[in-house]
Amino acid sequence: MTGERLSIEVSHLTKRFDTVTAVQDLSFTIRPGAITGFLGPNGAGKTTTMRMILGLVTPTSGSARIGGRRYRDLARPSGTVGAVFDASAFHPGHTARNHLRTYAAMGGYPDGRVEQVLQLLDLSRVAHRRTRTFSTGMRQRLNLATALLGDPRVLLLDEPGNGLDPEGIAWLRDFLRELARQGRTILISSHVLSEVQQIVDDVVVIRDGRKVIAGRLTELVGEAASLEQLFLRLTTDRPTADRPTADRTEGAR
Ligand SMILES: Nc1ncnc2c1ncn2[C@@H]1O[C@H](COP(=O)(O)OP(=O)(O)OP(=O)(O)O)[C@@H](O)[C@H]1O
Repeated sequence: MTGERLSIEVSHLTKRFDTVTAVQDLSFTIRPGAITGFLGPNGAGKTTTMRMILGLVTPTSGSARIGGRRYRDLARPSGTVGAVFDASAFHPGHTARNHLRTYAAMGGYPDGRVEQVLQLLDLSRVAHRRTRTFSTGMRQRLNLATALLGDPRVLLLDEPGNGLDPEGIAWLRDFLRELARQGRTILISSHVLSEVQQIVDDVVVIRDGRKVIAGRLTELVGEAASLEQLFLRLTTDRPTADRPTADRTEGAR
């Protein structure tokens, strides 16, 4: 295994948009070498948190650090963190190869890297096709290819399993597992729990911008029949304030 092992540390992070508190005093640590699922109902604050980790949204208070540094203080931000947010954000008239070349140019990566990620994601055969002809599975692969252009040690993926069939989910699991085995840090958001259960090692569950639970999936689900049951119990039973917060993530605060 080579390469840096970088944790993501979120510490007392809060974000208010006018009257809406999207994220409130949120703290957790994401360890390298594992896949962590970032879970919560619609509007829980997942995207806002991920955007704060990437420095795209300024926190009202608190901090998010990658390997001890804020995103903007990283020496090679796009080479350290690969992120994908919107699965449909491709220009429909661009080919997959042109899409990747545009992003490679922005990141300062050579065109040869485009061919490498096309191969890695098994997209070489369709690289000449316009992205409007792509299936959901191909779009998700192209998303991953885009995120991997800079060979980042940290990956932030918003709903990477969205729309994938069981075969696609199995492929995604194996692909992300290999990246985690290389010591990379992988955070994936999702609300499709049956999918997540097959893919992740750790979970962080939030609701109304606050942490509900965090820890190793096997330990947490051991107390419930399934991740889905645990999730429903934790996110719908009672108001968050009444509920004790468990946290068993290694090094989590
Ligand atoms: N730019 C913004 N201005 C005002 N409110 C915002 C803004 N961005 C997010 N919010 C609000 O913050 C809350 C959290 O939103 P966020 O998108 O982070 O949740 P999420 O967990 O990613 O949801 P989903 O699963 O639906 O994508 C929501 O109430 C949302 O309406």
